[in-house]
Amino acid sequence: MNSETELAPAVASILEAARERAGDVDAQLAVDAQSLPDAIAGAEADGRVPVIAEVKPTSPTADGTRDDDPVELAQAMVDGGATAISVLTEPSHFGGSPEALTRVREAVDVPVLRKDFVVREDQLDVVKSDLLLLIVRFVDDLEALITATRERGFQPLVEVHDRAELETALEAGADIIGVNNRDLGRLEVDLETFESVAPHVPDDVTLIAESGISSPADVRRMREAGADALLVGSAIMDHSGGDSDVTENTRQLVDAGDGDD
Ligand SMILES: O=C(O)c1ccccc1NCC(=O)[C@H](O)[C@H](O)COP(=O)(O)O
Repeated sequence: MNSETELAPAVASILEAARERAGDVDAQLAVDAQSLPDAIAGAEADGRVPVIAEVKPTSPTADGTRDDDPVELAQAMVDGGATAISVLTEPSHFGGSPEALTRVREAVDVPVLRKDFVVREDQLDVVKSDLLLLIVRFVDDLEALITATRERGFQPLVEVHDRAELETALEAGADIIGVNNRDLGRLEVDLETFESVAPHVPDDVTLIAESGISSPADVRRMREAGADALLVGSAIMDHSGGDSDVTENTRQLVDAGDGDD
């Protein structure tokens, strides 16, 4: 693994579970992926802020759990204008599953990201998706895993948290990069993380701002700092109880480009 600073206990536990989770060694998947850059261009063309909305039943930092059907959640997000859907497939800390992703991908007509903590090549073959998250900090040979991801037809979204990780991602050939505002050491979010890394990202990279985006003002701030798209989970899911309207929560962020709060 790629870092010296300590992980939060919850993240260390996530990583341990990820290392133990079996992949599939029998069958190498072949994916016909929908393009995220094309979906982003489509959203821009009709005046929507490109939002990747996340089906995230719970998480170590969530206020609670939402048990809604993942397909209904994803369809509600698309109704609210989401450009793509992210689905957690991590089972033990986020309440996700590969089956949920498969059902969502069959039901929606936008690119779907597999959000998990993939550490080995065999774990790529668990479920088909359009995009697949690789976290620089958790991967030993990033270039090899990016190659293996592309060989199967997935688009790798490579997640970084600082400039050193950005350099690692670029050297490994990443062309879709997410800057995570959540610090995996303390689990705090700080939008300045994206603002400090974004100026060093080449223009031909598709750049995603991840985590901690909770209001139209945050959306505009990340867009002004150079985000091509935003990955949003908690603010759309609203784990705090009740039946928060996922479509409306998505629409508020998608429409943030017009300056209304
Ligand atoms: O969300 C968490 O609590 C979390 C804890 C430990 C490691 C990763 C975690 N989240 C993964 C993510 O990257 C987010 O789900 C995603 O960026 C959306 O973030 P948010 O909008 O803040 O829910």
